[in-house]
Amino acid sequence: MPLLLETPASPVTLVEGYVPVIDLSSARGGDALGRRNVAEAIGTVCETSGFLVIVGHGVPEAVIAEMYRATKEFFALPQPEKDALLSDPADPLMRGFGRSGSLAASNADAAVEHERRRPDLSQTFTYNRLGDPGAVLPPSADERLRLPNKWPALPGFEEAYRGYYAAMEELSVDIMRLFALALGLPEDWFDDKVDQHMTNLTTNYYPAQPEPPRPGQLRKGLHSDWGSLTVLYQDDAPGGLQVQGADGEWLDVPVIPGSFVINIGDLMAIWTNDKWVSTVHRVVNPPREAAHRERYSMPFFHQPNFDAVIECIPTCADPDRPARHEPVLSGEYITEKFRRAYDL
Ligand SMILES: O=C(O)CCC(=O)C(=O)O
Ligand SMILES: [Fe+2]
Repeated sequence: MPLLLETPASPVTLVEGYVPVIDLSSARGGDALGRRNVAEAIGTVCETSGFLVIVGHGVPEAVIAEMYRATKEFFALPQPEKDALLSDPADPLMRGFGRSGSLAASNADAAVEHERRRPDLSQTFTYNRLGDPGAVLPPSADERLRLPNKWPALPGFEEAYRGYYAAMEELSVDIMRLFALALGLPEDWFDDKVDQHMTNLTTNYYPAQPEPPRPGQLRKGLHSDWGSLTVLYQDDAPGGLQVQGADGEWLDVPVIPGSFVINIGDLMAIWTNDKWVSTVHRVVNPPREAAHRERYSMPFFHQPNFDAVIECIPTCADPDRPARHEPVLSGEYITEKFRRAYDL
């Protein structure tokens, strides 16, 4: 665990590093100078690792604790009860109890069949607001995006997920506003591109590993995330999240009580013309002496509106750095990634 700096370089950066710890409280308070300072610190990180840990985020501890409790209770159900909520194979967003798959198969350069033969050693549960009545989608969108969510009959479960989702929505919109400031854009630049967002809240359960995994098989294989940003709550069990460093080495992402890990996804890299990086990460297996330990994590995969056109932001191109990517539609990008990862 890195030491807190006595004289931090920036008052908002509490711990320096490839994955620094940044205090959002001065930005969440709304003061313009505070917001600029935090935005600047975040912008610098997004140019190097694209991964940071945030504290002072304002999400009540009780909301997180209740979500974590509900998640543990769900994954502890007997397998047939989880299987009864198995995601519809026609669901492009895999709501409910997830199908087995491989995040590594989603990478652009993946050997897809090879990766699928060594699926991730994890179970998932997913909720997406598009399954709720009244969600707005353009007429061109696949109707199956509206498939209803599946809920276990556990007291408080749906309420916990909805409460946590609402808190994550609010936090993500604010982080997108800080991103806009960091990119020299009007603060509300992203607002109308995420106001009908199609975010998956997916909880990950990593079971104990009584038998050693097969060679090359991980809790989650190496991958980048797909959307605009990920807000992740992780517990401190061994066999955790690692991010790839600038020289290809693997670095543990620090676990700090009450914090969230933020990382940007592929769409933000496309938006910023690769000025910001969607860094590869993975979840490793626990060492054999800790193989009995389970782990849980709760990522909120913030994903812009289905019809948001993701193309180079004007402030991110100049004659020496013309646009590097073809424009993509947010909704098409994520459904293609799901198809690859989960063979949907
Ligand atoms: O479990 C974690 O810490 C991260 C999981 C992850 O990277 C993902 O689900 O995309
Ligand atoms: Fe990820």
